[in-house]
Amino acid sequence: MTQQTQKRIAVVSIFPEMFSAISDFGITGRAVKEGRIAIRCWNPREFTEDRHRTVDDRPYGGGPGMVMLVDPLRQALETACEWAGEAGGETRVIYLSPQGRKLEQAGVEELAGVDNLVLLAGRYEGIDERVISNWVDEEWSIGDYVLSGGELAAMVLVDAVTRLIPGALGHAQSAQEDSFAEGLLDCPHYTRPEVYEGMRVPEVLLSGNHELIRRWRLKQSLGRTAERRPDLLEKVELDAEQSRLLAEILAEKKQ
Ligand SMILES: CC(C)(C)c1cccc(C(=O)NCC2(NC(=O)c3cccc4nocc34)CCCC2)c1
Repeated sequence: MTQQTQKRIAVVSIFPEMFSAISDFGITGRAVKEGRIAIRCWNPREFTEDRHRTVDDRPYGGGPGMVMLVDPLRQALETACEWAGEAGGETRVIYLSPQGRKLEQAGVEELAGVDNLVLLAGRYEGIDERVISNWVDEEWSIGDYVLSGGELAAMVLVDAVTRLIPGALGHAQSAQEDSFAEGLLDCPHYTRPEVYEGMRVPEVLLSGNHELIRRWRLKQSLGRTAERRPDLLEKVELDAEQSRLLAEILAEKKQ
């Protein structure tokens, strides 16, 4: 492991087994193996005192569904914070929630700068508000759709943040990362075979002319971003070459 401190990521969830999806696979799995991050889960059910290990109850004021009880969550959060804080530096408690700040790459970069994270995933209709007002620092949302729990959102956040840890991407991907980081949509990708059921790979990619290939890819990214996500294009500072290529592709689209 190269960097000095290890980023500790504590998770509070009633489904801890779900998190093997990030701890056991891919770039996040390797980051755990290489000690760049440590992921540890606490289940509020371990902090209940009743025979049925109850973590939820009916909502005051009536209404459908159940609400997660404050005490098991509070105890799990405090235990998780203690572990996360042992690594030193700042620890931030985040509740993944539809009411949260929308997670986009700029926010991911902010969170990557926090030493340790405690991620709280809700289930049922949500959690007792007193958990949020007393033990949560920030609420973040991965998007505007109804989910069954916050666990997948927590894993999305961990994946995006882990990719920004120096060395986590290894050599192969870091070049790719630059293009993603520019904020443009990706260009088309091709690999063998050169012809598949009569469908050919664009000649330029077979030309070996790396400058032409770079320009083709940039033009494709610009064109796709203009076509499919003009909102993203608004956020990107285009340099002279990019502006020219975009003008070219828009003129071609008009023909
Ligand atoms: C957004 C909108 C459609 C308007 C809406 C309004 C009201 C509730 C819900 C909803 O999904 N409630 C259920 C829960 N959702 C999430 O945890 C969750 C959902 C989405 C993005 C997230 N990012 O992090 C956690 C997220 C909350 C408690 C258990 C799961 C969704």
